[in-house]
Amino acid sequence: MTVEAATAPDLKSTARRVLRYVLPHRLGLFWTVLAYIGAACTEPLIPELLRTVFGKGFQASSFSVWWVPVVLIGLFALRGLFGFLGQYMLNQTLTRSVMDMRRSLLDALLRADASAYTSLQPGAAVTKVVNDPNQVLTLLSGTVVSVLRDGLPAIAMLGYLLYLNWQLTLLSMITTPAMAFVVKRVNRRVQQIGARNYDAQLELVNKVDDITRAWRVVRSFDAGDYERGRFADIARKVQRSALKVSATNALTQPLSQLMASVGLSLIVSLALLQARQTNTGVEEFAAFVTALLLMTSRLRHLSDLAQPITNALVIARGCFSLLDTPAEPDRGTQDLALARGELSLREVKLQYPGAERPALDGLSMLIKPGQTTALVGASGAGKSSVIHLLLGFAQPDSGQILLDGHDIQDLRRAALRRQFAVVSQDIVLFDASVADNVAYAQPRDAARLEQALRAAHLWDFVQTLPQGIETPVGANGSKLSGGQRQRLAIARALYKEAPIWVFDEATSALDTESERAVQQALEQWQGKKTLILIAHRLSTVRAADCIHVMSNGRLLESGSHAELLATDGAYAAMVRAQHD
Ligand SMILES: Nc1ncnc2c1ncn2[C@@H]1O[C@H](COP(=O)(O)OP(=O)(O)OP(=O)(O)O)[C@@H](O)[C@H]1O
Repeated sequence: MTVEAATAPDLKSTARRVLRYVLPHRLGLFWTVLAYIGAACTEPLIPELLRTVFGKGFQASSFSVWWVPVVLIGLFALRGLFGFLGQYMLNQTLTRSVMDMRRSLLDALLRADASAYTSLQPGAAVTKVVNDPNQVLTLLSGTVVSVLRDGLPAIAMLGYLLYLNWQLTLLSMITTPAMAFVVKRVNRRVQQIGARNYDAQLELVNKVDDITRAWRVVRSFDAGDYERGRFADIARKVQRSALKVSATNALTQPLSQLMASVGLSLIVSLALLQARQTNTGVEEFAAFVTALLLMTSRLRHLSDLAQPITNALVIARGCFSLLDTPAEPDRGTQDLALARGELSLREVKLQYPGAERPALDGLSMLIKPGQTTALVGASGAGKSSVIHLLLGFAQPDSGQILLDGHDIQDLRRAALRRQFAVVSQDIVLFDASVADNVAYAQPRDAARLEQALRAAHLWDFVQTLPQGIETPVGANGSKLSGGQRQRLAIARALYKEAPIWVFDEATSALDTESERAVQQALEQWQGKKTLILIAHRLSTVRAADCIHVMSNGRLLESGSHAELLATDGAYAAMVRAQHD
């Protein structure tokens, strides 16, 4: 199958999808069309005015000369008013459609399966949700305006031409099929290059996204020139495809104009011949040629519309690909109010797609409710993978995970995740105030906020900030130190009323004093919360009720610090290694 053959129906279905967002606002479209019909109706009145002026205007006894400017200005004012109303209504309709489209794209993003985030760059997501819908509908609105502004008057003018001289009018259509052929050929090419252009543009967005996120790395490696070079390579690709698109388009205009001129000159000559033979008045000829010229200029604008439509659909197809991202499966049906927090993994196997060996290889372990359980082991042992599975971000290939005796597969995702408050290795903060970050997506409670911030050993620091808890923390907490960001994430987890807390390397950036303060503060919840600690610094997990030692996705040994030291196994070796 050729590329053209593959893309044509594809674009049709894309067009249908775009329409689905516009149709709910069809009332606005109806008023738009009506306004433009009003404007179009004024169009044939111009040659008609000319006909009257040529026909009767030269006789002194006919109408007053002053009527001409009055009627002419009146006509243009009326046309302007209708045009304004049409444009206004159309913009209102399209702004609403853009918002609807953005809403469903954001919805798709919020529902997307975890695997989607491994390939989707934040910049591309922003482009698809924020910019693309706007661009699609702006391009299409330009087209709709042209169709209404040029198409309707062209139809009106066609009717008038048929009324004046139907034989000649029909003859004037002979170049239309040739024009349609040119437009179709050009359109196919625009489709192909347009798709390449869209992908190249996304690449450019992703590059900027990378440079912005990693700006410190870029500077510290003095990689400005390197990044400029890589950016320029992609920019050149974009430029090349953009140039190809515009060159293809630039070719349409002269070609269709040439064809139009052939038709036009033929018709004018024929009209002149006919006028001589039949001795028709100059006014008829003037009206016919004026109307024909006006119609041709309108039609010429219409032939330029194929490109924006194709471009819009190519972009829409790109942003709909986000809509088609598979949603996270949620097959669970059971709800769970507040769990006790007992977690049991039975022979769990997990192999990530494309990975050579399983991350978890028949892992079994028990995490008792109300206790502090630590997961330790070398990097890559599978500790974070356990947490991903517990939260349902990945599904085990085999084995079972139970929460308070319920298979977590049977629990609704929301019900499962409600039970956990997680501080992960990579801290993510929102570009909002301290308070909004702590009470994220939950009702604000001043007393709970203070308790969480105090427990995270952050309260005193927050008091020194210019706006206290209302101080913005910057993009991803960029105005805070590494330790402060970590403590803010801890406060957020503590604020959430979840029975299970997971701290994955949550205190790695804290100084010993802050870490001890956080640990002491956590003691007030002892027995009430199930705490899962992941830490490389073994001093952090000494006090845990149970320490699970993992290696290569399996459980090596379990017990308290003292028990494991007494066993003198892998844990004891790790402790010795850290003391050396
Ligand atoms: N999304 C992924 N795709 C493929 N492989 C992955 C993915 N995430 C983790 N892995 C692999 O799974 C294994 C276990 O990773 P995991 O993050 O669970 O280890 P960890 O014990 O938490 O390590 P660390 O202490 O360094 O955080 C590693 O070999 C890792 O390379």
